[in-house]
Amino acid sequence: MLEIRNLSKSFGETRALKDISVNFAPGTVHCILGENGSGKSTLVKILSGIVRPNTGSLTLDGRALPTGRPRALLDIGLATVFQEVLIAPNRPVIDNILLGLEKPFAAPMPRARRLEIAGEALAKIGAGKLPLDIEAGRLPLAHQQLVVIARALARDPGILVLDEATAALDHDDRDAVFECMEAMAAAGRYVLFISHRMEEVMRLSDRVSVLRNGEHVASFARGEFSPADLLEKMAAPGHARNGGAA
Ligand SMILES: Nc1ncnc2c1ncn2[C@@H]1O[C@H](COP(=O)(O)OP(=O)(O)OP(=O)(O)O)[C@@H](O)[C@H]1O
Repeated sequence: MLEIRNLSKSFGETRALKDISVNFAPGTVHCILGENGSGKSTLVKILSGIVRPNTGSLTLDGRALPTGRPRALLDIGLATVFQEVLIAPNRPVIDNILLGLEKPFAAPMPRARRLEIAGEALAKIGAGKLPLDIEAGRLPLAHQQLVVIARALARDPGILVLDEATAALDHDDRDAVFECMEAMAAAGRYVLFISHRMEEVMRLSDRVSVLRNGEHVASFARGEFSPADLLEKMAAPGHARNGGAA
């Protein structure tokens, strides 16, 4: 079990997260849903180690995880894909996929092995035909994001976190990524998916947690919630949106 306990984070006067506690189970796609500004990205940044919480802890099977240390979290198998397409535009696609996997000062990986890892990672998201040797910056933005997702998959992560990472993709590519997420969960991995798109959340969630204004307001298991339930939880009290009023 991946557990976050009593996480709080403020930026100056803004309380981005207020005492958040959520459990994530292996073998599930767990969606985090919330309006803009509800704290989703802050939570992801804490999970990936690029933001340190003011208070609270992360544990995996009871062991404390290193907060605020992105490299250490990567090394224990937590890979994050952010909404922004984080690519090295002048480097070939294959280098972008293997970025960080090849240790500095270690013997270079043989080309055949590099091709195998990159090819397998792309194939998992139906992108096996992407050219590996052209500069990544020459690909359309949507394909660049596939390269970034493949970079996360190449690490064979035990915990995959996708922060609105499919927003730039076209319909077919998005479907392929969703199928990959479902396959990873079926293989016992943790898959955390951050979104504000209801149809994606309804399709993918084995479990969904709703954030509102920095607070964790509800969690539901598959079959326990409707879009109206989620909209009601997302909306500020007294401002339930269309379909959200109870
Ligand atoms: N580095 C920062 N400095 C100051 N305020 C911040 C910072 N990062 C986030 N915030 C604020 O914290 C709150 C939560 O932001 P966060 O980006 O986590 O929300 P979100 O749910 O991911 O929204 P979005 O969907 O727009 O990305 C917002 O009020 C935001 O303005």
